[in-house]
Amino acid sequence: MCFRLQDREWSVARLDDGVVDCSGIPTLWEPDRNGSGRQKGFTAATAYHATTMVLDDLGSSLRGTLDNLRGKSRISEEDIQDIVKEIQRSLLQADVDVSLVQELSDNIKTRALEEEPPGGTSPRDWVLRIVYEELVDLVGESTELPLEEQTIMLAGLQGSGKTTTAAKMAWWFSKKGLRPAVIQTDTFRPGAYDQAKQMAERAEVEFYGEPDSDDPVQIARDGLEATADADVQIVDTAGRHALEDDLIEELEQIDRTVEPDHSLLVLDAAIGQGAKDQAQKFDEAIAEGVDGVVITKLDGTAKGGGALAAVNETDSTIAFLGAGETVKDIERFEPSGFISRLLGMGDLKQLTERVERAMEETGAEDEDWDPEDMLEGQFTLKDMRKQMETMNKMGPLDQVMDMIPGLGGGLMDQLPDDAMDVTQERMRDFEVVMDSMTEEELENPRVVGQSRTERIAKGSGKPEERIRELLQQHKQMEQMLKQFQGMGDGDMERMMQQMQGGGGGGGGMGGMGGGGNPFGD
Ligand SMILES: Nc1nc2c(ncn2[C@@H]2O[C@H](COP(=O)(O)OP(=O)(O)OP(=O)(O)O)[C@@H](O)[C@H]2O)c(=O)[nH]1
Repeated sequence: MCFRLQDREWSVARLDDGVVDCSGIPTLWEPDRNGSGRQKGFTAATAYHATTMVLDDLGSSLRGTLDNLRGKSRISEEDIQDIVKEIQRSLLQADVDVSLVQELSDNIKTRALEEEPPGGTSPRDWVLRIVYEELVDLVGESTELPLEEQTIMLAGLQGSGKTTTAAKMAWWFSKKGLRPAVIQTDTFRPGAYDQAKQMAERAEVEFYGEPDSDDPVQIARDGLEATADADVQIVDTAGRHALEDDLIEELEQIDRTVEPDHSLLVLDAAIGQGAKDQAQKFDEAIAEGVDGVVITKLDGTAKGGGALAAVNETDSTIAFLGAGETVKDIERFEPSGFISRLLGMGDLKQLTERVERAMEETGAEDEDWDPEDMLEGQFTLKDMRKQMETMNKMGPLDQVMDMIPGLGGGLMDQLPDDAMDVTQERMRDFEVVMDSMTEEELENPRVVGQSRTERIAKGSGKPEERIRELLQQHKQMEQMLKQFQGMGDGDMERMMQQMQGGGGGGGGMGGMGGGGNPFGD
């Protein structure tokens, strides 16, 4: 695939060995390691620019509408209407119940128009904050599950993932240092016993079941006794439809026998409008009511928005998310990540916080250093160092790239395994080299000739080769910034779209982008 930018053609292709060949794209930290004249690997500079672009916006669907707020001193009803419409579209696509979407929209509108932004906050930032807060309110906080002795009962429709979740949760608790046990009471589905036993073995946790019994209430009673030493007793029940009265009655009996501290409703992420009614029936059958929801199969295409109706109906919260068939494919619910998933974006909150923190720590918010200046004025080694420090503080590059919507997963798979290590090692070397340079050299690296190179090499304890690499990288970076100068957001967006869209010769980079692409749509 090729793309053209300011009279210069760059190409990106996937090589036979699975590595991305970014021929001609100036790389910031990684010079050609093969001596083949090709630059390998995606560039840190590109990640940096993608980061700032993402931070600058919430996602492609909201981009245009939010841009309308730039420079405005007041927000009009029309502005809010446009933003709300975009959010509605994403949430409805993610199966969120219409009435919940409506309620969220009303809240955003009312707050954005009636509440006064705190002094110094731009209308655009204020609206973003309201949108985020209301989304957090919609999905709720995570169900409280203190790490202490407790009994948990799982209920839900057939095939929703209860047995799998029981083993996953047991694994999760065991990793937190507790001793869990799984009690299988499903006498309804042939094979449920074997499946539960196998999964418990995989999770390396205690298991109780009675393969020949047809009395789930008795199994529950026996199981609680047999696993009394366990800290967390997880009782799996048979799947049932809310309209099957006899099965609902059976659940009531198990519930009265177990008297669980927590009853969790397990829901398939693909559940749609039926979630509300089902949740209501389960809530009624359980004495203390449903107090948490587990959403499973989030590794599929469904985003799990339908489950929010169940959460709302039972006045509960989300406890866990399941995203895969193995016992380790479980995570505690966390609002910001789930919101990003619903809206089809990367984890923007985490990314935003990381970048803000990094900026603060490196003084990037100081008046005398603004990353934007790099795009306009002269680019010195000091600028390069600031950028390196910022990137370092954001955490490992691969994690940062994973958080950037559209740049995660697929891209990382295509990089050589050690690409990021090499990059970070080199960044550390560069920092040491820069410590041995004078102010004059940092401000104007062109003055560094052979004799200065020898001096810096001695002072830093690094080979002369490393100093030349640093100067070379600086030069390439400077050239690239010149390319970016005068380039509007639209050009940048088009470039990213092309890179993510794949196609064209050489196999493209089809693994990138996907659902989380904020530049496409
Ligand atoms: N991809 C994926 N599959 C899952 C997940 N959770 C469960 N499954 C699969 O979904 C199917 C049903 O899961 P079970 O755990 O047997 O569901 P259940 O609710 O216990 O089923 P019943 O006992 O019949 O009610 C199995 O094939 C699981 O492997 C998940 O998070 N992701």
